[in-house]
Amino acid sequence: MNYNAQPKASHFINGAYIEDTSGAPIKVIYPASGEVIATLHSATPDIVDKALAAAKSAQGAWAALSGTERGRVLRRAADIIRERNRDLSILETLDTGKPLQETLVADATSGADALEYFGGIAGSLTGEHIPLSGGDFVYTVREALGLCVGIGAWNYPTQIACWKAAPALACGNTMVFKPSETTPLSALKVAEILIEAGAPKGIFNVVQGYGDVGSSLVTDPRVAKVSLTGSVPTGRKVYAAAADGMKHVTMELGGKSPMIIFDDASLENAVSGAILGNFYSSGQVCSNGTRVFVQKGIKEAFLKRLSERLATAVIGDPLDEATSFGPLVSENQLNIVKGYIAKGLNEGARLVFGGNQLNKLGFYLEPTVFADVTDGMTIAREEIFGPVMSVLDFEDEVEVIARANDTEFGLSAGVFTNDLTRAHRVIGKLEAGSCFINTYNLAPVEAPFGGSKMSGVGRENSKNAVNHYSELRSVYVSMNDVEAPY
Ligand SMILES: NC(=O)c1ccc[n+]([C@@H]2O[C@H](COP(=O)([O-])OP(=O)(O)OC[C@H]3O[C@@H](n4cnc5c(N)ncnc54)[C@H](O)[C@@H]3O)[C@@H](O)[C@H]2O)c1
Ligand SMILES: C[N+](C)(C)CCCC=O
Repeated sequence: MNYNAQPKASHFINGAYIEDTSGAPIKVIYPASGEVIATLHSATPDIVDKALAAAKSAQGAWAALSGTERGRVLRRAADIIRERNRDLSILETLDTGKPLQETLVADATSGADALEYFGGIAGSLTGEHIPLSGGDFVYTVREALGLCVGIGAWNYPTQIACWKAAPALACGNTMVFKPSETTPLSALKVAEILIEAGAPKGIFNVVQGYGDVGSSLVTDPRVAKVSLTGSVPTGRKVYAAAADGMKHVTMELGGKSPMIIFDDASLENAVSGAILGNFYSSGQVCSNGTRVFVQKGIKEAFLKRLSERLATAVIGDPLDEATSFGPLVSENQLNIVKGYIAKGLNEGARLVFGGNQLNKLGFYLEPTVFADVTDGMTIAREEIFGPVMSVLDFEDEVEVIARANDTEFGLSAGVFTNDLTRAHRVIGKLEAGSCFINTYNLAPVEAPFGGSKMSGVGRENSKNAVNHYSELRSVYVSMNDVEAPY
């Protein structure tokens, strides 16, 4: 097939596409075939400056609108995204390789949810009145931070752009967004749609580029806040650079999350949760529960049923809606994941399912399950970011909580049990920001999403995100004479 996903130009600044072919080329490769479907260019310093200048100059007027007026633009953009969901989903599939079956329900629609939610609350983002003795009072004003930078990973390009843009814009900020160089296409569509929805020019700008472009955005003195979705090593660098300029940050980073399945759990639900938490998006999900602790009593039944269900996965053309499991995003990611599978075998884990690259064009790898994994094995300690599940045995609750927490990461955690008091007791002791009981990986916009420990700082989505894109000014008002000591 010859797919052409070439956008009008690489960047979107001040309400229009703009190109500068002197920037390094960025080739967009369709993961299901390996063919180049578009060529873009990394932003030059001049392009970066244009984007930052546009966002800086648009911010005052955008913040001066009422929240209701800003919210109206976001909600219109959400409506347009929903109307064009199929086209946007096809583009997301071409960019990422994720099956259309998934992108139709989890990408543009999730972006629309964020724009609708934050558009809906924009008019109610207010301060408060704090009465004091003698009639004095303090009032607080919720104010935008200013110019925000968003930097994205490649697994959820549309969702990440919208999860950052929606709260930022609702609070009166403007944004320069840099997508991942691996998946640069769909953020441009979000920028286009915002303009169509009536957004003033310059409030949401997209520049393409590699890490050096991200770094130049983070260190620019005009920038007040940086929100990164990416790996822990990148997060460390970006957080440190932002700290130098005392900038606000949100860090949505990696994970190695535990999923604990007690032997009284519904086997079918636990298997479904393990599938959702390991193989959706071919395992390229930050919050995946890749350390699956299964209580010894149900271990073999769990592995048997899991293998039966995995055998029914439809692996193939991601644009065919019957396909439920697509390729990995890139050859590089395929090789990284194959390297981890080799390590699992070398370190003595038992391969229960999959493990092989498919003998076809594209970056396809079978869903892979290792059993008898022990805590010290590399596949149990490092984020793989691919379709590799590690099943670990456990005997009792105290033991499994300690082992689940024995990681530098703290993004997510899940518990499957029919004992509700145990479910709440255990989940309360797991060191993670986004937790699940008897399900896994659901992330509605109404709920905060984000990690603890090395998995990040701050939360996306929910009312809480407003705190990360605004700050409070407090004004003390005296109703009395001023007393001074001399
Ligand atoms: N917690 C979450 O919400 C979440 C969601 C998706 C992905 N992730 C994580 O992202 C990782 C996979 O994505 P990835 O491979 O694109 O991550 P990555 O860290 O390699 O890159 C993320 C982004 O940072 C940019 N970047 C790289 N170096 C930079 C620098 N020095 N300064 C500024 N920007 C820089 C990249 O160009 C890219 O846009 C995984 O670890 C995954 O867990 C986390
Ligand atoms: C919505 N999910 C599936 C939990 C993905 C969140 C972003 C992490 O990769």
